[in-house]
Amino acid sequence: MRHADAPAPGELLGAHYGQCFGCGGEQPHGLHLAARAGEGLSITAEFTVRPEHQGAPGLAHGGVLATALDETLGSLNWLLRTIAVTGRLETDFVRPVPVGTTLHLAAEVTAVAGRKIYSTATGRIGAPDGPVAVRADALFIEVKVDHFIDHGREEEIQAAMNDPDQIRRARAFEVNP
Ligand SMILES: CCCCCCCCCCCCCCCC(=O)SCCNC(=O)CCNC(=O)[C@H](O)C(C)(C)COP(=O)(O)OP(=O)(O)OC[C@H]1O[C@@H](n2cnc3c(N)ncnc32)[C@H](O)[C@@H]1OP(=O)(O)O
Repeated sequence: MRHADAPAPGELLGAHYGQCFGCGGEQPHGLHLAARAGEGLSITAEFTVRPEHQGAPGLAHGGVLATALDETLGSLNWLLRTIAVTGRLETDFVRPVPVGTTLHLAAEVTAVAGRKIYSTATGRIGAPDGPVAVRADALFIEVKVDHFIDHGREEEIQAAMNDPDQIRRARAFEVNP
C-alpha cells in the first residue's frame, strides 16, 4: 500500500542524501537523477548522460545505467515508507545510450511479500514514450536502520545523524520521521 504520508503524484522527491551517487547534489560526477512520485506505487525519473558517465567513447557506461535503474527503483521505498536495500537487480541493456541523452525512467512495485519488495523499471531514450534502452527487475529487502549504522563508515553516519534538518536526516536513512 502507498503510505498515507507519501508525496502526492507529480511531486519531486529531491535527493534522499546529498552524497548519494544516484541523486545527491553534492556529488559532482553523480547522476543527479530527479525522481517524481507517480500514481499508486510508481515513480518516474530523469537522468541526462554526461561525458563523465562514459564507458565506450560517446556512450553511457552500463554500470551507470544500472545505477540509474537502481536509484529509481530505490525511490519507490519512499512511497512505501520502508527502509530497504537492493538484494537483486537484473538488467537488460537493449539499446546503446549516447552521451547527451536524457533517459526517462519509470518504475513500479509489482509485489510485496514479507520483507521482500519486487519492482520493475524501464529507461527510455529522449522521451517518456521513446524507445526502451534499459529495463530491470529488482528485489529490495527491508532492513532496520541499524543496517546503515552497523556497516556504514562512522564519519558519514555521524554527519547524517547530526544533521539538524529532521526531514533530511530521516530521508538519509529512508526512515519515516
Ligand atoms: C549516512 C548513510 C546514509 C545511507 C542511506 C541509504 C538509504 C538507503 C536508500 C537507498 C536509496 C536507493 C539507492 C539504491 C539502493 C541501493 O543501492 S542499496 C545498496 C546495495 N545493496 C546492498 O548493499 C545490500 C547488501 N546485502 C545485504 O546487506 C543483505 O544481503 C540483505 C539484502 C540485507 C539481505 O540479508 P538479510 O537481512 O540477512 O536477509 P535474508 O534473511 O538473507 O533474506 C531475506 C529474504 O530475501 C531473500 N533474498 C536476499 N537476498 C536475495 C538475493 N540477492 N536474491 C534473491 N533473494 C534474496 C532471501 O532468500 C529471503 O527470502 P525468504 O526466505 O524470506 O523468502
